[in-house]
Amino acid sequence: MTVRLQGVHKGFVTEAGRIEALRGLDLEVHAGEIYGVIGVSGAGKSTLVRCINRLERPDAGRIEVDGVDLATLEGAELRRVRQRIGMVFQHFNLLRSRTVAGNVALPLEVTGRPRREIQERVAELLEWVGLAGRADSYPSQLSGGQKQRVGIARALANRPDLLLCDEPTSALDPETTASVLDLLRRVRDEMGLTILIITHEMAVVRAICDRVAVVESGRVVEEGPAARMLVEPASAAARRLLGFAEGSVHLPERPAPVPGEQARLLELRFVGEVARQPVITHLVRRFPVTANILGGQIDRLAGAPFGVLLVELTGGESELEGAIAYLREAGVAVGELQKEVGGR
Ligand SMILES: Nc1ncnc2c1ncn2[C@@H]1O[C@H](COP(=O)(O)OP(=O)(O)OP(=O)(O)O)[C@@H](O)[C@H]1O
Repeated sequence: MTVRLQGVHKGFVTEAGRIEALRGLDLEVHAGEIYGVIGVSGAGKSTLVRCINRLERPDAGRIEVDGVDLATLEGAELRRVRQRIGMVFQHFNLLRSRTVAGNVALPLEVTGRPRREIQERVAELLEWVGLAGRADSYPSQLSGGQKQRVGIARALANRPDLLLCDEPTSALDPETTASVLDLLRRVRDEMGLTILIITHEMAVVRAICDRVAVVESGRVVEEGPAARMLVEPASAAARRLLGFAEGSVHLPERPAPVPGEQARLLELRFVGEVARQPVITHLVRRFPVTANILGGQIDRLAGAPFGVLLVELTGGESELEGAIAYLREAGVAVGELQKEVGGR
């Protein structure tokens, strides 16, 4: 299912006055894609999701799913489209009085499926999310990760084409997050759903998103492939959200460079093949500079290695320029940071 938002506006009237939650938001999600929407609290992410499933009606703009403008639909037509959209919530939203099976059955009961069919579908879904043995448990007897698996099974019950996930792993620990993200990836790979996922976690973007939009004050301020965004975000909002060092970093006091030399503090980001290569080793062999690695991590991004290194390069000015140009040519994104020496 494709989703396309054009010029969407949504405001709310509050005691303190009118709040414009969405101010001309544009977005395009392709079929079969896992699309991340990131933004700080209050940016308008939840309102965006609520407009896509028409829990809210936008004040202006178009919201097209598979080319049909949702804003114009009413009654049975709107219900039909909404059935093709599943929702996964941060706090799972399970009914405490119902068993696991009862929770997954709920949307099937609402759409009036026959009892036999409901039983079969629920069993199939619980098997699929790895909870076949827990059908008769109650939500209070499950871990957070298990509750979210029930939430995902429930969202899939009516065989939707689109899954909207609002901070699906924010209430989970890192290990459980990874397994829930694996499950969402399987939902896309094996069932072919399109997934729109709201998150403020870089781990989510890194693990499963194909493309990402950064939302700020009700608008998309940057959009593009997750791999590019994680290496070279263009906007200040994306840099903040994706955990880039802010302008300057505190470092312990160290000897000053010798006269004629300078020290430059660099943040290096690399994705794919270049992350496997000993770029820094090559650099110090080729250029008369020293490299002091101050921190970093090598991770994986959608299966490819992804690294961030904080490095101090010391040497003569032109040698440093040459070394930085060499890094850029090798496919490394180079950001320069200011040093604040001494204690905080
Ligand atoms: N029903 C409502 N009534 C009044 N104001 C609202 C309503 N829903 C959202 N808002 C306001 O709209 C703005 C955007 O809210 P929204 O919940 O969409 O942001 P968000 O990015 O999802 O933030 P969070 O991550 O905190 O949920 C906020 O200023 C919020 O207070």
